[in-house]
Amino acid sequence: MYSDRFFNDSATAQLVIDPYGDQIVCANLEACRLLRMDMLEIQSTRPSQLFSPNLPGLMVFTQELLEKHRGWSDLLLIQTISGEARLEVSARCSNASGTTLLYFSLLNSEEMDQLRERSSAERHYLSGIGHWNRVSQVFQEFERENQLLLDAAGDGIYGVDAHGSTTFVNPAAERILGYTADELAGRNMHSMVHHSHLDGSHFKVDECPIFEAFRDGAVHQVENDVFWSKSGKPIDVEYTSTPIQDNGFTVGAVVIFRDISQKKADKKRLLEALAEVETLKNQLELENAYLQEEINSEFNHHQIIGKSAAIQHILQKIELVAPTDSTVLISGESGTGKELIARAIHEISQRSNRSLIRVNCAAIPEDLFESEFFGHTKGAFTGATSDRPGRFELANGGTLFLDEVGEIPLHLQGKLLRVLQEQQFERVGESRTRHVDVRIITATNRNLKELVQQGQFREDLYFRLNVFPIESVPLRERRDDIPMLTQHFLQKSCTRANKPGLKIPLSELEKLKHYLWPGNIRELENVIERQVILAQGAALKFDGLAGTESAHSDRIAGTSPSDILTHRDLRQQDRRNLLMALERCHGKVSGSGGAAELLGIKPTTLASRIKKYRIDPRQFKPQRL
Ligand SMILES: Nc1ncnc2c1ncn2[C@@H]1O[C@H](COP(=O)(O)OP(=O)(O)OP(=O)(O)O)[C@@H](O)[C@H]1O
Repeated sequence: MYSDRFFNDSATAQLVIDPYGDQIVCANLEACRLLRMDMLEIQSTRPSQLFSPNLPGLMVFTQELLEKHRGWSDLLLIQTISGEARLEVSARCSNASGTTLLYFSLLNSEEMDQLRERSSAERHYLSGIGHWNRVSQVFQEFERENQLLLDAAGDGIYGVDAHGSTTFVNPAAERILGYTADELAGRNMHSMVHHSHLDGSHFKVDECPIFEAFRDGAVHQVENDVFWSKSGKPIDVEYTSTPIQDNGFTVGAVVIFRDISQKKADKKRLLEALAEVETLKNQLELENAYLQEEINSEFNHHQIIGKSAAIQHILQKIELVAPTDSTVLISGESGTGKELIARAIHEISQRSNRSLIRVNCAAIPEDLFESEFFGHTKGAFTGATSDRPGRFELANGGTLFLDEVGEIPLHLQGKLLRVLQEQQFERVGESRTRHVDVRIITATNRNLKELVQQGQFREDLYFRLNVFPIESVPLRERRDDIPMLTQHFLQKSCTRANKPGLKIPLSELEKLKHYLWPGNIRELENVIERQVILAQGAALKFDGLAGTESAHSDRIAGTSPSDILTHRDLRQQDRRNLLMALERCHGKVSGSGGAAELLGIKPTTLASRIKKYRIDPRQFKPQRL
């Protein structure tokens, strides 16, 4: 009885099937509900009919039951009035008293799926309640354990739960935001302090990095954002949002933020200052480039420094004559830059890719002139141990610069004239005529015209050389150039002596401007170089120079630096100066402690001037007793 009731009232649909008779022997009430048939209908339906949508499945399953006595399938389908339904069937096979019966327990798969889903939702719901309890515990513990730390922290700190509701706020956060902890507790922090961007546009919560931490479980750091204070003022902040995990769940986040208004203002000021520095730097660079260009273009033609009218005139002449192949005669006192002019002409001429060969005619012993100019063959004279080309050959295709051309011995001047006219010559000791293509530039500090008159220089050669004359002006006649030249030589000497930053005060520059500079630019260069070497402090002094000037003034009656001197005066002054120098150096002309060094001129130049003024240096040598 009890078992009948149990069968009938069972919560699972039950069918008893005779597989061989293809009959449903009996069914319980739940089976009627499931199959939507009454008992009679069920019993009058054959199993093969009932499970007809998947008859092969029924046959396989039956076979399995007959063999293994137990089985489970979720493949069987039944035909109900509302259509097909899939079943989960667990079944047993019984062979009692020679009768084989199959006991089917049926579950509707669709219903089962729904039940499982509901159960999972309930489980989730239950676990959610447990979870929430744990969340509040975490925050309570956090708050308890870290209360001291939070109170002491200078940075604002607040906690939010997974819904964004504030769980705690430290005093610094209260101070920065202007809200009390009570005003914020339980309120949605985003809508309280993070609702808008700086431009006032709405800050969507799902774009908020603090809430992003809930989604990806990662720490989010934001360096430039705004929170809104209670008074409605935006506060520049940087913050870190750190998710809080509990048993693998993100239960909220802790946000540590800092008011960076001051920092931002400082940064802004710094950037403005940097921008100003950048502007000034660019401006300086431009100015520098401009000045550099100026120096290069206007005052530094081929290293010729100066802006005086005299120099400009010389530069014009250089530009004019350089592209031609004309012979140039540069005249002027020693140290005025004659060689520099010659080099400039060569450099801008079409011959600049070939050499400029310089010959100092004052330095060649008389008997070697011919060989120096034209070369010699081996054995041509004593000491000619090998064939040697002369300067004309070396300069072939380029420029030959004959410095101190007035010193060429008279008997050689004819040979020189021939080369200039015919561009051909013979080496000493050789009859073969050689052809050359040489441009001639000559320089002299002597008055060639006078030499011609005195019969010391061939007139025809003079005319040949003087095709294009350039006068190199003494420094005292272009004092405007002194500051620029001084600056140029100061820089050069400072670099060479490795003494950067030396200066020449204006008062000292005045001394330089008023000195007569008998040694011209070379003397200026030497004087500056000497003072740079001797300098103790940062400022250069030229007291010795002033002494020299007064020494001149004492000896030349009635002159002062601004007075105009005649050529004769100057020659006299130059001669006296030479005498004084030779006296001071006890007649020593060259080398260390010699008069050439003292005067800042080349020993060869001094030698030629001594010759010119007919001075005998030996008279200054100490007398031996
Ligand atoms: N205008 C100038 N700008 C810069 N440096 C110059 C200028 N003129 C001359 N100098 C320098 O002065 C020194 C003497 O110049 P340079 O040798 O050309 O003179 P010079 O007239 O040929 O002398 P010398 O007749 O004694 O041979 C050199 O170091 C040269 O670079």
